[in-house]
Amino acid sequence: MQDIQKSGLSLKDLLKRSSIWFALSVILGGVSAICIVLQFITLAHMIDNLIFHHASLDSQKLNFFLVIIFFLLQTIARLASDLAGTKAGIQIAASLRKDLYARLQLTGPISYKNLPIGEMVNTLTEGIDNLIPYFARYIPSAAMMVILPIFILAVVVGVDIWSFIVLAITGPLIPVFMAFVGYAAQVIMDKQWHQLSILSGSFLDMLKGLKTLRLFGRAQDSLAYIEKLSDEYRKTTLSVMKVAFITSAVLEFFSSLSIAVIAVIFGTRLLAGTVDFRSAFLVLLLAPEYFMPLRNFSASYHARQNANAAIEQLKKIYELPKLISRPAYVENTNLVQEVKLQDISVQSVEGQALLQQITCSFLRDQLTIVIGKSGAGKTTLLNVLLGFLPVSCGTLEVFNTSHQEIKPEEMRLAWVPQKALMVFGTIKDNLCLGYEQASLDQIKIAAQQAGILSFIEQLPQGFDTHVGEGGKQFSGGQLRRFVLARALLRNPDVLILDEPTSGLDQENALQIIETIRTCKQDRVVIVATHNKELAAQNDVLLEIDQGRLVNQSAKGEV
Ligand SMILES: Nc1ncnc2c1ncn2[C@@H]1O[C@H](COP(=O)(O)OP(=O)(O)OP(=O)(O)O)[C@@H](O)[C@H]1O
Repeated sequence: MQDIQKSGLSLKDLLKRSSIWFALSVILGGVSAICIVLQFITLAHMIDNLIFHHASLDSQKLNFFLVIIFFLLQTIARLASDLAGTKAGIQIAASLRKDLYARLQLTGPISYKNLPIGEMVNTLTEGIDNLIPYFARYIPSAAMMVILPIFILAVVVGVDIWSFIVLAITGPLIPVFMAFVGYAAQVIMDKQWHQLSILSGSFLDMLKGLKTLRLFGRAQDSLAYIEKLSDEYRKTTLSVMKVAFITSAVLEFFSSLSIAVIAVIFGTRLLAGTVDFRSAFLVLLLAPEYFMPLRNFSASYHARQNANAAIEQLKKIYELPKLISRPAYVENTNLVQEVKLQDISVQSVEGQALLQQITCSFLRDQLTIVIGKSGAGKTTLLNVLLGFLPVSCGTLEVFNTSHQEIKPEEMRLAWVPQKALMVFGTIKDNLCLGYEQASLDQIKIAAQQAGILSFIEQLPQGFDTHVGEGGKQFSGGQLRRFVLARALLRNPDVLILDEPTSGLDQENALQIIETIRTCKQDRVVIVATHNKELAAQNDVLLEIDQGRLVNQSAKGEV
């Protein structure tokens, strides 16, 4: 397991996101450490004066107040240190989450398709939450583990050399022991994380495929499988807890043993009269405090392991390739004259060739139709044009109407995908997704062109109808027309459509074909289709076979 410090998401970078709260947490921890030691020195002094030097209660008033003040100060400082640490942890987690969402957007829908969805959801939710205790508890307790024991040792060395030796020898045993236990625990925690990812992924798949499972009478089998996964996860969780219990028992044993050894040494020396009460009492008060940060550190050690497991998952998202980011609607775009692909090849993550040496041009005022058998590579080609897929070699060049080269992200693109995406909101919200400022008249024209206006107007709430989750209440054909209207409303320079007529009846398909034929004016229109009537409308016909461009013709015959 790679350490959190060595990963691309370095500890230093993450700490910087909340450096002020961190510094505050460590400083306040240090203040509380000083107050504890001062409190015990004053207490030992006061009790020794009262019992062994027969001092009056009145003469110890100042010491008494000091003890109370140091006690209050150390309690407040410790509380404030915890709060600052937690604040730092939460702040880092929030900024990391924001970063990861931005990263996923930059990556585009194709690259993260290869990451199991259950694992990704886990990473973005529990994975990031697992980092909070690491920053809130582990790091501050690691700092305290250095500050407080050294401070106590410095005080004890001036009081009693034997106690100093016992504390100096037994203290480091605890972190050394934890390192051994931690190594074994990390393996179990990685296993637990892996099982949780499989469990959530399988559960999600089962929910999505429930209709099919029920139809084939396999819902019960699927439930049994989920039950088996849950049971394995439960067992691993119990193992993790077992390790945690054993660890804390051994920790208690070590620290209690060390305190007992010191107590015995002082007891015998007190009886022999070779040590005074004040020193003995002070060392016995300080000994548990000496072990406390070591115990806290060791107890929060599992936070480090959880964080390590999470960071491995986070790295997978960070390592996804970055693609171009597009601006929202821009009023005055460079009008696109030509989109040119030169020797484009694309490989899958596994190294399989998806497209090979594609060279072609897509021109303004022309309808380019891409045909080919199912699985030939048509959608892959459209994904390259959309900037969703990184190319392994070749270039994508875009020229404006003044024949100057412009950046691909400067094209105003619109896309009608095979699977229509509807976002939570009204029909109007969905249509205006690519052009928020659209007027109702513009929306109606786009809906009319996409052949969906009369359907929308018949709905009781018209354009204000809520689409529900993923637009489930609409048919596949209706969704497709919503998405086409959305694309047309954006008034794109380049319009890309993937199977725009699939799922439509003959009448609607013909209307969409007519819309596509007429909307090519002043823009580049590219359509992948199996529909012969639509393909026959081509100005340029491209045929793809097994990832290669096998035929390219003007007004090609289908
Ligand atoms: N991201 C990816 N990783 C691995 N393989 C991929 C990826 N995208 C596409 N493929 C594979 O590339 C091939 C072409 O897929 P593509 O979706 O481009 O076909 P298509 O011509 O659009 O087919 P259809 O007409 O059925 O939609 C398929 O074998 C597909 O499994």
